[in-house]
Amino acid sequence: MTNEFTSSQPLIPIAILTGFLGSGKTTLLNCLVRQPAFSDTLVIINEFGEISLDHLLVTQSNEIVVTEMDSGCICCSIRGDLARTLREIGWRFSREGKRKFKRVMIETTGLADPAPIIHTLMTDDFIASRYRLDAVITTVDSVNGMQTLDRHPEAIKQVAVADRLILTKNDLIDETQLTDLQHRLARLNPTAQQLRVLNGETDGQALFGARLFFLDQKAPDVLGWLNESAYAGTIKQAGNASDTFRYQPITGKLSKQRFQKKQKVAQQDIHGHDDHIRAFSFTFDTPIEPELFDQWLGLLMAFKGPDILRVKGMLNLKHRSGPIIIHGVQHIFHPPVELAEWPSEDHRTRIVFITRDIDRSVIERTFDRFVSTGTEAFSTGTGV
Ligand SMILES: Nc1nc2c(ncn2[C@@H]2O[C@H](COP(=O)(O)OP(=O)(O)OP(=O)(O)O)[C@@H](O)[C@H]2O)c(=O)[nH]1
Repeated sequence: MTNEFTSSQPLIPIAILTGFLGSGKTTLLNCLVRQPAFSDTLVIINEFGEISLDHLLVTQSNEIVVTEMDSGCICCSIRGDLARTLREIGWRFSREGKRKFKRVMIETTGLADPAPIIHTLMTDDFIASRYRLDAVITTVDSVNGMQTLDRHPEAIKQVAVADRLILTKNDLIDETQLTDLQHRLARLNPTAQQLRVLNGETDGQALFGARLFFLDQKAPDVLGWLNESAYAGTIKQAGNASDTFRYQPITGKLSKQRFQKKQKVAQQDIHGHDDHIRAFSFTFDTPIEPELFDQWLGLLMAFKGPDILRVKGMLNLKHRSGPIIIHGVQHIFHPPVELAEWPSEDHRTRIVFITRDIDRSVIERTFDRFVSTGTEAFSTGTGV
């Protein structure tokens, strides 16, 4: 059996398609697979039968979460089924030594937590050396979206980790309702691009290419990606969590550390989910000692990781000429990336957060203690 991957090949982009039950994932996929531009995209689905099998590149991967990590934590679990599928498709979908697909789209079940999928892509050595997470695409049912967000914490998490939010069934509600939903989504995830889509009709090409790290272009739009000015609100929701920390530090000195902290499963307040989510940003004026930053983020993730839904940052670290880009979903972080140059004259550290039940003041206080050692303060910021 030959392996159709080689290390010299560019990493294969993967898009995760998630969204609550009945929110229009399959309808979207059915439209996408008919587009010529999608012909080189391998689709991994949960169940055959829902999607048109006219598309040649479809395979199945049942969502069986393996919870054999030290902590038994769902969020940290490896999706063994998915890992196996991603290992196999290289040779299963190839002919005469040539791989038949250039991209992958994974459709999750409506109740799926995207975190274990993201974790699988980043922590499995084989997969991480061949694939790159390109975009998390979340469908939101415009008719039932408000109610779903009220009742289901997992739906809010699907929104919070999204790069693209696809609003479906817009034909069934009026403009005012749709605008209200869009505002709510923007508060939950200020930087996710929102697209209104009718009966799944959208440009498949436009759905890929959302993540800064993995764009092949020479000058990535880091300011657009960070979009800190969008973090002007406060959003909320109750959640569920019990987790382990796994943060990959910049200096590497903490790489073997595992922080574990059992956390109580939060009460799910059916009527007040949004009240628990915060979206905010802060900046720091002077270069930061990398080790101090690692310690701060490491401890923050150890104690609060399950409730830090998303972090994006551009850091000015001492001894580095370009900005360091960090990006995490809960306590799972991409390896930090150093850009060749700053995107503008502004060389301040900028970090944006979407959290659950963590106030901006907590982040600031701990940052101040570890990183600025009490001599410097946060300069600006919006949010709570
Ligand atoms: N009116 C209208 N109906 C839509 C639209 N998009 C999807 N639907 C319908 O919504 C229903 C659910 O859509 P699906 O695509 O099956 O949703 P799903 O997210 O795959 O559902 P699960 O797999 O059960 O989670 C279907 O009957 C679709 O035809 C739309 O834009 N407008």
